[in-house]
Amino acid sequence: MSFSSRFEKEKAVNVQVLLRCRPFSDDELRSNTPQVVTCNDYQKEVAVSQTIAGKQFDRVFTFDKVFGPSAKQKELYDQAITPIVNEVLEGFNCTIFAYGQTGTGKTYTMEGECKRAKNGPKGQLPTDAGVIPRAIKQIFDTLESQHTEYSVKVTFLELYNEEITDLLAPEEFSKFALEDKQKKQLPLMEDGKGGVLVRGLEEEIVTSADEIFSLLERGSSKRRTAETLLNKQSRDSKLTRLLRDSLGGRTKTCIIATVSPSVHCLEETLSTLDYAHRAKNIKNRPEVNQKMMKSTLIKDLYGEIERLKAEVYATREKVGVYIPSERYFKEEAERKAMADQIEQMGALLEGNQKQIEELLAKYDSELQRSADLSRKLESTERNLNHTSKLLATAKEDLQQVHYQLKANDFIIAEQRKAENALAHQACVLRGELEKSVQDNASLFSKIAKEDQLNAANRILVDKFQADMGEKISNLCSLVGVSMKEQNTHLESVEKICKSSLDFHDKAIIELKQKVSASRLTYSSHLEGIQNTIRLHKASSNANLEELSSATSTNSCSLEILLTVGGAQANLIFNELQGTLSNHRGEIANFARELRERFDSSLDHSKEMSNFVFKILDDLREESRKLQSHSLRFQEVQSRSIADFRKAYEERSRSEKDKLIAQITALISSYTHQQKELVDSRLDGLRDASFENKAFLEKHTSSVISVTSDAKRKWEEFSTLAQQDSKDGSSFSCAKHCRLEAILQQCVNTVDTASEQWKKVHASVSEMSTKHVKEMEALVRNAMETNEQHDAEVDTARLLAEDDVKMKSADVIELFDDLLQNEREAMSGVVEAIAGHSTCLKQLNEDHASLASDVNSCARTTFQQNYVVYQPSGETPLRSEADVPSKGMIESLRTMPMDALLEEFRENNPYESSKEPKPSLIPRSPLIQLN
Ligand SMILES: Nc1ncnc2c1ncn2[C@@H]1O[C@H](COP(=O)(O)OP(=O)(O)OP(=O)(O)O)[C@@H](O)[C@H]1O
Repeated sequence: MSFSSRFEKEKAVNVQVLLRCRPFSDDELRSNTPQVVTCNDYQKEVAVSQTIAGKQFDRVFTFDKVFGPSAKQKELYDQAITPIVNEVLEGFNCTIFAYGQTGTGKTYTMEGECKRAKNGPKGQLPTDAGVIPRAIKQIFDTLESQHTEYSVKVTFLELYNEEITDLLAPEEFSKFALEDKQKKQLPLMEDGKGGVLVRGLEEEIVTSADEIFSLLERGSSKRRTAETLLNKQSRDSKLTRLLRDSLGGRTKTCIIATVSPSVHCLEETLSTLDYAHRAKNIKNRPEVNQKMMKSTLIKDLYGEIERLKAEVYATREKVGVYIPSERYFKEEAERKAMADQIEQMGALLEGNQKQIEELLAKYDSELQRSADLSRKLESTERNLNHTSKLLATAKEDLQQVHYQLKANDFIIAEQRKAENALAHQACVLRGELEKSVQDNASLFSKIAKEDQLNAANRILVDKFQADMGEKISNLCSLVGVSMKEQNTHLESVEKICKSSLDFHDKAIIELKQKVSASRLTYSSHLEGIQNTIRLHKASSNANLEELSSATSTNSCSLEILLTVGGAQANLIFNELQGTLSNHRGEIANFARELRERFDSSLDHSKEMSNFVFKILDDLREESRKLQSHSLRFQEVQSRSIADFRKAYEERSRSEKDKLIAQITALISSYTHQQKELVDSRLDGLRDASFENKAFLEKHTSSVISVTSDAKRKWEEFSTLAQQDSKDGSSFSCAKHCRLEAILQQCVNTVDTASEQWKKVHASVSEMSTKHVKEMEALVRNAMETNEQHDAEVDTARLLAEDDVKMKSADVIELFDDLLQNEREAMSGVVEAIAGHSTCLKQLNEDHASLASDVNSCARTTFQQNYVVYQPSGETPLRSEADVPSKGMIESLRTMPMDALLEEFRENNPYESSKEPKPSLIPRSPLIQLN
């Protein structure tokens, strides 16, 4: 880049302001929201229609570029953003931000509907992609095509509620930040070069557009979206600081102001447009950044690593201050500076606010003034219109006057011509006279005298002519004007009369037509009504007949039903009675049986108890037998044991004796063992028998106690059962009696019900017969009423028809009268006009006679004043002079005024649309005037 071009680039440049108006949303289209914003992309103008005090005003704003509702994302990017991104690649710091009311398309413009180039061939962005994805793509496309070294870093922050959040911070930090926002807010710092930076903001190095898209997606997911009612004054202080370099600093800035076309956003739209328009005046002095070499970058990164290491060390040590003291002091100083700056800015803000208030007051007064001016303008316009009309009339008048003047000029010219001719003739005469003077010197004095006389006469004639001409022209113009006015008036009267007559004629014809048409309609209506009534009558008759037949059918069927029902009811009653008597018998049997059963059960229980007692006795006997048996068994057992021992001992003794010799030594031990075994077995047997005996004794005693218990219980039970059965029997007897009483009651009720039913049957049939009769009477009445009604309707119709006929005849008569009256009036008017016209004629004639009077008067005057030369008798002999004849002189007289005017009008037609049309009423022009 050459030095001069760089210089050019680095000089002060205005902030570029674009205006984008979004299209109507579907909802707005559906509700037909009025449009107040109109964009002229070509002329870079935006017009806002405002209605103040019922008047519509258009405010027009001009911007660097204007994009109307139909502008596409690509259009906006190609026309406005591409050059800015190119400048970024040249080394300038550039800022692009959107500004506008909520819902006007900031996000749509900056991000678009989808940020990533997910679809589309060859990595193309979708058509709805906004400025950010397009700029990223352009940057990488350019860098990649240059095949040079490059490094791209991304930061992503959110300024929300005056808090700066790093959207690219690692998860744990951001979590921590959310929990402990007050401590972890990212501070804004002066960068020492007049700019502002966010300290501690995460910087991600990226190598492709896709990486940025991923980072944007990651960051966007952390954005807070809930709405908040922020104190705006307090978007905006950090944002103002963040944008300090962009608005009045070293950055190239482009503001995209977004507005809605809707009338509902008018106020915000105007405020956005005002702000954006003011922002156009902000000047920046962009500077090109130094290109960073890789080595410098690495050096910077090492510095950054050292700084971070120091921070980590300080954090790990936790010695009270968690940042290096050097940085702490530096930050303290910065904080102080910031506080000062905030104070200053507060003061500045106050000043600005005051200024804004003043401007608003001014704006209001300007609005008031403009409303006043518009009111004035309106009245002036009205005056102008009126004046224009007057001017047109005056022009028309002027034209007429000009025309009249021309006519006058023409007449005067004609008169001059005649005068000239006369003068010529006078010259000729004078020549002749002079000749005569030469010829007749003696006549000189006479001629002189005659000349004197002629001159005096001439003066008299001229004077008279002039006076007369003036008077006549005055009179002419006066009469002409009056004639014109009267003619116009008469014409208009005639026109009005005619038109009113025509109108009345038409109206009467129409009325006649209408009356006859309405009569026809009325008759057809009446016919229709009659037909309807007839139909109604027929249908009501049919209905009534149906009703009566249905009623009689109903009554028949009711009768049948009642008969059948009665028979069935009787049957049922009989059955019921039979059933009841059966029931009664059965209940009696049942009671008897019950009693018998009770008795038998009582016997049975007695038997049972006897049987149980017997069993118990048997049991007791058995147990006694068992006891004796066990004793006997014991005895037998002990006897058998003793026998066994005795026999065994005897047998052993004999065998011992026999074998003692043989097996003394061997068997002695065996025998001993056997003996021990038998003894032990016998002891066991004895123990078992004793145990058995004890068990049996115990068992017997328990059986005895159980049986005695059972006997006692059984006796108690049998006593109770006997008592119960006795109670049950008496209860059942009582119940039986009660049941019988109830049954008897039931039988009585059934008999009564049967009686009642019969009565009801009789009354129902009586009632239905009565009802049928009543219905028939009713139907008859209805039919009669219908007929009567029909007859009444007929009469009414006839009456109405007569009435209508009469009334319409009246109306027609009235109209005829009216017409007649109007005709008479019109003929009166026409007569009046004719009279008027006659009067005018009379006036004309009078005028002519007046003129002739004037003429005769003039003649008299001439006769009295005109001195005629008297011959003296000394005159030389008369010689024939070559003088013009009287006829010739007569022929030199000017034509009559009317003829002259006629001729003038023929040659110079008056070109005016307002020229009056010839009247139909005979009028008398000023024929006689001259
Ligand atoms: N130029 C446009 N063409 C088509 N649709 C648009 C345009 N501008 C805005 N929209 C639509 O209008 C709606 C609101 O736009 P968007 O969300 O971008 O407004 P916003 O100014 O960012 O609002 P907020 O300040 O509330 O975030 C969206 O549905 C968006 O698609």
